[in-house]
Amino acid sequence: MLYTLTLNPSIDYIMHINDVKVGETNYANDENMLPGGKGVNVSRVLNQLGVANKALGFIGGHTGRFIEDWLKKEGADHDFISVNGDTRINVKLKGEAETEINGKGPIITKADSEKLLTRVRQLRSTDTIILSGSKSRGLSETFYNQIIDICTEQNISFVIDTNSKELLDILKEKPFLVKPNQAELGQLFNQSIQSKEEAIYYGKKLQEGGAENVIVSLGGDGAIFIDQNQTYLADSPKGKVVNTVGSGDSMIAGFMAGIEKGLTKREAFKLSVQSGSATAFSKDLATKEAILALNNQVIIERVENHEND
Ligand SMILES: Nc1ncnc2c1ncn2[C@@H]1O[C@H](COP(=O)(O)OP(=O)(O)O)[C@@H](O)[C@H]1O
Ligand SMILES: O=P(O)(O)OC[C@H]1O[C@](O)(COP(=O)(O)O)[C@@H](O)[C@@H]1O
Repeated sequence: MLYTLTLNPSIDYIMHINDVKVGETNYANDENMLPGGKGVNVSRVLNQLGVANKALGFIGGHTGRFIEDWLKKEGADHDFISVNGDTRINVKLKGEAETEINGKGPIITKADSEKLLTRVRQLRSTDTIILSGSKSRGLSETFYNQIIDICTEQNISFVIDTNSKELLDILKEKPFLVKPNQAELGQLFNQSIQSKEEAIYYGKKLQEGGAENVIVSLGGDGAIFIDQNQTYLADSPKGKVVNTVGSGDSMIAGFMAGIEKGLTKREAFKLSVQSGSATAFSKDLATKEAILALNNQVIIERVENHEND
C-alpha cells in the first residue's frame, strides 16, 4: 500500500491576473481554491490513476476541513492528525510570471508529532511512504530523519521530495525515488544547471549517493530518469500551460503508479512525464483522461546504458 505524508498541507488559492502591481489594489481575472501540499497532490493523482493510497499528515481548522472534505468527495483515503490552528493558505499568482506566496501553517506540538511517528510505525514492510514538502513549524529539523529511521528499521520503502540540503544526507538511506527539479538539483550542489548534460551529471551523483531512482524534472524542457542501469530522457509534450502547481507532485504519482501497476521503469517514467504535463495543462491537477490523452506525445530516449560501467 502507498502512503503519502504532508507535514504542512495547504489550500492553494490560485489567482489568475495579467499583471501584479506591487503597492496597488489588484483584481484577479479568475480564481479557484484547491487542496494542496505535495503529498496531498500525490495522493489525488494516484487516486485518479486508480492506485490505492492513504494520505497522512497534520491538518487543522476550517481550512483543513476543506481539504478533508475535498478528498472525501473524490474518494481519496486519508488519516490526518488533527492539530490546533488552521492549515495554511498558499497564494499562487498566475500572470505573465508565476509568483507564489506560501503560508507558514500551524505550529505542531510535541504530542502531535509523536502521534504521527506512532502512525508511521504502524506501516508494514510491504508499504511505501512518499515524504513530500516542507516541514511545519514546531517540528524538529531532523523530523524527516526520524521518520526515515523508522522506515530503515522496519524495512519500509520511502520516496522523498524535499528541496532542502538534508536530501544529500538522506541518500545513504536508499530512497526509492528522489525528484528534484532543475533549480533544486542546482541548489543541492551549489551550481546553476544550464544544460541536460549537466542535469544528468548531477542527477547521477544522487543515484551514486544511494537513491534507487532519480527523476530530474526540467519544466517545459522535459525530464531525465536515472537508475543504476539506464539514463532516459523525455521531452515535455507541447500544450497550453494553465497552471503548473502540482506538476512535480503529479510526476511522482505517475511514476509510483506505474511501478505499482508493474510497468517497466521506462514505462513508469513515461507515465510520470504524462502526469506532470497533464497537470501543467489543467486548472486543477490532471485527471486520468488528461494523463492518458498525452500517451502518444511522450517519447522516451535512452541516452546511456551503464550496465557495464
Ligand atoms: N511548460 C510546460 N510544458 C509542458 N510540461 C510541463 C511544463 N512545465 C512543467 N511541465 C511538466 O511537469 C513536470 C514537472 O515540472 P517542473 O517545473 O520541472 O517541476 P516542479 O513542479 O517540481 O517544479 C515536467 O517534467 C513536465 O512533465
Ligand atoms: O511544502 P512546500 O514546499 O511549501 O510546498 C507546498 C506547495 O507545493 C505544492 O504541493 C506544489 O508543488 P509542485 O508544484 O512542486 O508539484 C502546492 O500544492 C503547495 O502549495
